[in-house]
Amino acid sequence: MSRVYVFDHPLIQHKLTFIRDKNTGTKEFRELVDEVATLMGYEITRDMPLEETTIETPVATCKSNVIAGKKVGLVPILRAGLGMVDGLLKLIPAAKVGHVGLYRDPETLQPVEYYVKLPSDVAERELIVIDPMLATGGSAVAAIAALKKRGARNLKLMCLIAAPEGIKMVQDEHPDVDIYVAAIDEYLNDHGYIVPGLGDAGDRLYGTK
Ligand SMILES: O=P(O)(O)OC[C@H]1O[C@H](OP(=O)(O)OP(=O)(O)O)[C@H](O)[C@@H]1O
Ligand SMILES: O=c1cc[nH]c(=O)[nH]1
Ligand SMILES: [Mg+2]
Repeated sequence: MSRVYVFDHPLIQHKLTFIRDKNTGTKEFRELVDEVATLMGYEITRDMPLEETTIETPVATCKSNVIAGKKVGLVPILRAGLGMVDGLLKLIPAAKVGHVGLYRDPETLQPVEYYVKLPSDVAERELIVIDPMLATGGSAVAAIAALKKRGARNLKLMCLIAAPEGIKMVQDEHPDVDIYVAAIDEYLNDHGYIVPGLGDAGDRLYGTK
């Protein structure tokens, strides 16, 4: 069974409140999602291994730590996942970025895949799959399956808001993938929207409603 981590840092929770607020406009929404992605990136990289190197300071020679050359890949689920990419790249600028294009059919709530483009060395990378919303879980499960089909073995899932239903589906289908979120909300409504949630993440990011 995979683990679920809720990032309860006060700055993340504060910004999430304004992301949820229906009176927050597109520009501010996009900026806040970007900022929260950076803050979540700080937390999700906590287990990155370090290795010792030797440097010269202006005063003396010393041993000091650097990130041990672990390769990271970011994989946003299009479209809404794109809103969290730059925030993570600020912390992990060398990460390669793959893309999985999926939309959720509004009638059936089933994910429809329309695009996959990944770094060629996907099997050697630790991949962070990114999507603001984990609702039924169908999109995340399909995206992770698409990555595993292409050789990915080491995956994490990072979302802003998850519904209990989505967490359960990911844990059932991909028990090897830990889940990192800023909040776990109450339930899904009849249209598959997270309650209270934030509405449609893609539409709020890109002003398409
Ligand atoms: O867990 P699920 O029930 O699958 O729902 C979550 C998915 O729905 C949203 O994408 P959407 O289909 O609206 O596409 P978009 O990002 O292009 O707006 C969201 O960004 C997730 O990808
Ligand atoms: O609440 C939800 C559910 C799916 N997709 C969204 O953007 N929001
Ligand atoms: Mg959408």
